[in-house]
Amino acid sequence: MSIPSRPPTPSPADQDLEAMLARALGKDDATEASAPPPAEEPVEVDPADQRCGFVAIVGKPNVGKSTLLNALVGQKISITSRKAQTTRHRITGYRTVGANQFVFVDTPGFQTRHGNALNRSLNKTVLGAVADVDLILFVVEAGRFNLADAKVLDLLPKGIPVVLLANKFDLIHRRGELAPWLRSMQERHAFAEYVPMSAKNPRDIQRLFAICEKYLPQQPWMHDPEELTDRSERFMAAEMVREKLFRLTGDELPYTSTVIIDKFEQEGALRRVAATIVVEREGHKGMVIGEKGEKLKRIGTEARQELEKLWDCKVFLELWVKVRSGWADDDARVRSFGYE
Ligand SMILES: Nc1nc2c(ncn2[C@@H]2O[C@H](COP(=O)(O)OP(=O)(O)OP(=O)(O)O)[C@@H](O)[C@H]2O)c(=O)[nH]1
Repeated sequence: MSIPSRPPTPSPADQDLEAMLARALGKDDATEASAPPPAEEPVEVDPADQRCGFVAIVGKPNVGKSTLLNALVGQKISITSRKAQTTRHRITGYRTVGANQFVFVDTPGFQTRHGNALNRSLNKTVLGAVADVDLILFVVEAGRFNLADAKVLDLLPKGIPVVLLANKFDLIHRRGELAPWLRSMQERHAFAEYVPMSAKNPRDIQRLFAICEKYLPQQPWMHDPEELTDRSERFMAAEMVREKLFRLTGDELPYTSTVIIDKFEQEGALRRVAATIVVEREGHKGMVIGEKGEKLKRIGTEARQELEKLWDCKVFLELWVKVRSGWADDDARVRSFGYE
C-alpha cells in the first residue's frame, strides 16, 4: 500500500506510525486467501524461559471481539453473531505458542445507551477485566471511530499499553484511505501499535501473536498448554444455545433473552443437557418456538451439533421456553441468571 503524500520532514511520532503502517500493510495483503502455517504446537520449555501474561480484548459491541478471541485461541469458546451485545460474560481463553502463553480476556461490548441492571453489570465486567492486564487490544472497525468507541477508550486504565486493532480491514476497499484515519487515531491516544487486520484472516492472527508476545512478562505459564478456557462445559452449553437463538431469530428478538441450564449430566461418552430459553414477553415466545416448533427445533439441532464438535461426544439436548418479564431490569434476577 502506498501512503499518501505528507510533509517533507515528518515528526518522530509520524515516523513511528509510518514504520508501523509499513509493517502492518507493507507487503502483506490481508485478504490473501493462502493459509499460513498452523500455529506452533506447545513444546517443552524451561520455566525460566517461559513468558505468560494477560491480554484484554475490549471495544464497543459488534466490532468482532469474540471472533478475534476464537481465532486467537484456535477454538470456538466465545459466541458471535451479527446482533450487538452477544457476549455477556468475561471469557478467558488461553493459547500457548512456543515459549509464550497468552491469557486472553474477552469482554462484553461496553454499553452506553441504556442504564438497566444488565448493562450496569456488563460494564462492571469490562472495567474489572482490564484493570490488571499486561496488554489491551482496543478493537474498532477499520476507518471508523464514533462516540461509543471514544467512551470505551476513555475508560481504559493509564499505564497499560494499548494496541489499536483496526478490525474488518477486509471491508476497506481503498486501503490508501486508511492512513489519514490512522493518523487521526494517533492523535487520540498514544497507542503502542497500530494493527489494521481481519479477525477472519489466519495470517493476520499469526502476525498479531508476534506483535503481542513482547508485552508478556517473563514468568512461568499459569495453565496447562493444552487447556483452552476457564469456562465450564455447562457454561459453553448455555452459550451455544444463546448463539443459535440470536442467529436464528434475527433482529425481532430483543437481546435481553437468555438461556439457563436446568440439567447437565454425563453418562459415559454421552452428555445430557436440559436448558430453558428465558424471554421477556409472551409475544417473544412465539418467535423462539416458530411455526409448529420449527424454530426451536433448529436452535436445538444446531446447538447440539456444535457441542458435539466441541466435546467430541454425543449430546442429548432438551430445550424449553419460559417468560420472565422485566428480568434485565432486576438486579437480583440478573445475578441469579449468572451475571456478576
Ligand atoms: N468482514 C468481517 N466481519 C467480521 C470480522 N470480524 C468479525 N466480523 C463479524 O462482525 C460481527 C460481530 O462479531 P462478534 O465477534 O460477535 O463481535 P463482538 O465485538 O464480540 O460483539 P458483542 O458480543 O456484541 O460485544 C459478526 O457478524 C462477525 O462475523 C472481520 O474481520 N471481517
